[in-house]
Amino acid sequence: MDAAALWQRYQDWLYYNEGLGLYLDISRMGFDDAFAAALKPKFDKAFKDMAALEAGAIANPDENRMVGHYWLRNPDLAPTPELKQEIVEGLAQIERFVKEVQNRDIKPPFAPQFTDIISIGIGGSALGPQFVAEALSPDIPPLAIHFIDNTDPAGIDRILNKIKDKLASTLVITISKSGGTPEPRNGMIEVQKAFAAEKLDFAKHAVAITGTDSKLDKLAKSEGWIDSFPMADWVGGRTSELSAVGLLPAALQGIDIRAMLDGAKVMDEATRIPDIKNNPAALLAMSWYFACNGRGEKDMVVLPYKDSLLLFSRYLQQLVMESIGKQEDLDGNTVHQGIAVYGNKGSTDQHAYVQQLRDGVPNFFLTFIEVLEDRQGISPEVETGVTSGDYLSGLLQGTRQALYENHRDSITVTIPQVNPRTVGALIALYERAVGFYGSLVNVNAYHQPGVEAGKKAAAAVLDLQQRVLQVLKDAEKPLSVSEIAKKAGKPEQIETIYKTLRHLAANGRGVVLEGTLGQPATLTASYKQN
Ligand SMILES: O=P(O)(O)OC[C@H]1O[C@H](O)[C@H](O)[C@@H](O)[C@@H]1O
Repeated sequence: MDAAALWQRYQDWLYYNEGLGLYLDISRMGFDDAFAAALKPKFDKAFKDMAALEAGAIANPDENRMVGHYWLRNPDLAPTPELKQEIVEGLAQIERFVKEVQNRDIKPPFAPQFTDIISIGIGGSALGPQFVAEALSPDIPPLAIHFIDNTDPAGIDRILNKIKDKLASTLVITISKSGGTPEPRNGMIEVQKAFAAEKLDFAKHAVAITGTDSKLDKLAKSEGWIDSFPMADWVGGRTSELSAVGLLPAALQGIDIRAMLDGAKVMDEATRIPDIKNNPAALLAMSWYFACNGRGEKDMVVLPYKDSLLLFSRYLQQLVMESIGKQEDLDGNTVHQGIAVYGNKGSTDQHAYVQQLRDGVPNFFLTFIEVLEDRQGISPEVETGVTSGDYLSGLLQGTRQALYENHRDSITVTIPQVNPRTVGALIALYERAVGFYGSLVNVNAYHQPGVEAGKKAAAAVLDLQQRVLQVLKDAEKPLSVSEIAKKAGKPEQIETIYKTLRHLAANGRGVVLEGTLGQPATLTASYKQN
């Protein structure tokens, strides 16, 4: 396409949202008008599905649940007065709590005020808060946040060592929608023990964000934690950033949560318009459908050219992949859908893997996130007439062009500034695009049945570990791995048993291995009480 035609195409497809100052450019995706026209019937259905979802339909049929994250930013949309009340009261509870922490009406027993937060949660109960903290937390926040988002003992130590001297002024927020996920439970127990070791009353430092009457909610209430913030059944983990999950930690860091909600609301309004060309989420979903051939054939690389948006791709990874990555469609056909998402930031990644994107296997499409404002205030020049920000902008444009010349498609989302409104809007934009895309490819975008398989298998491994330890404790002499497997009644699990023994031996858990480590068949194991 010559320069004039390309410029025309750019203008023809450019979307601009006046209220947000947000642009979306899909001109460098290789679809044509016929493609867009052919998708119209699918989009008509997607718009209808979305309207029904917003009106309170059971949009997550497998779990028999409504999907209500859009109501969070406009409670008037909630399908019943009770639900509206729940949302309004939820926000009021958050704001009340934050005010009381700021006023020191809520304060720790042995310090004048809270200075730090440990946020414990995983998946949807971590990724949004992490993304928003990185994007929006002030350089010197009123409360500094630290995340425990795994059951890695060394990772937990790292956080605890970092704030060892500040435990007395640390607020612990444990976030788990189900209230039963093992990783945050383990993190919470370890943090609780760290408080006990310092003779601090954990309950006076702890709040929960969880489903009403979940295990965690019951624990928080029975132990007298400071507060428990309810998480609605109709908000999925990966779309919970604008519920208490994201709003409470954000507000405690001094982030304007009303502005985040407002940005999302404006975007929700824009993405409610049932016309592809005037709906940025539909334009995104259409572009994904084109790139992926409706079958996940290409990966989505997300490159924000702004350090503070570093975690956006990680956040989107869950939002997109857990929503779209499905074995079956809504009619029960095996489809193995999905779109892989990765990325960090530009221009940093240009000095890493962008080489492959330009020249290597063309199995991706790129999304540039551009921020117009370089920094607050005037930039110094690094060369005559040129600032660091000019470089960043030039590198983005140059990469977009170099990729296009080599037939690599890209989308560009441009925001005026990274602020609570635009971050709220970006979250809402992608939530809606994922919902539309789910409809286009006919999958339930709101459940995650595949995650359960790994969880069940992990529980079985821990069960087996108990049996193995019992076998060793009962044994009178060292046993080979196959003898242990037999005695545990699980000969078919010999490899898992071997790996469990190796792990226990490496961690001072009483298991002693003898033999040649690289040759499992030569090994014997015994148990020695520590
Ligand atoms: O918030 P929780 O119930 O602890 O769940 C945390 C995460 O774990 C699960 O495995 C799901 O796959 C995620 O969608 C969820 O966000």
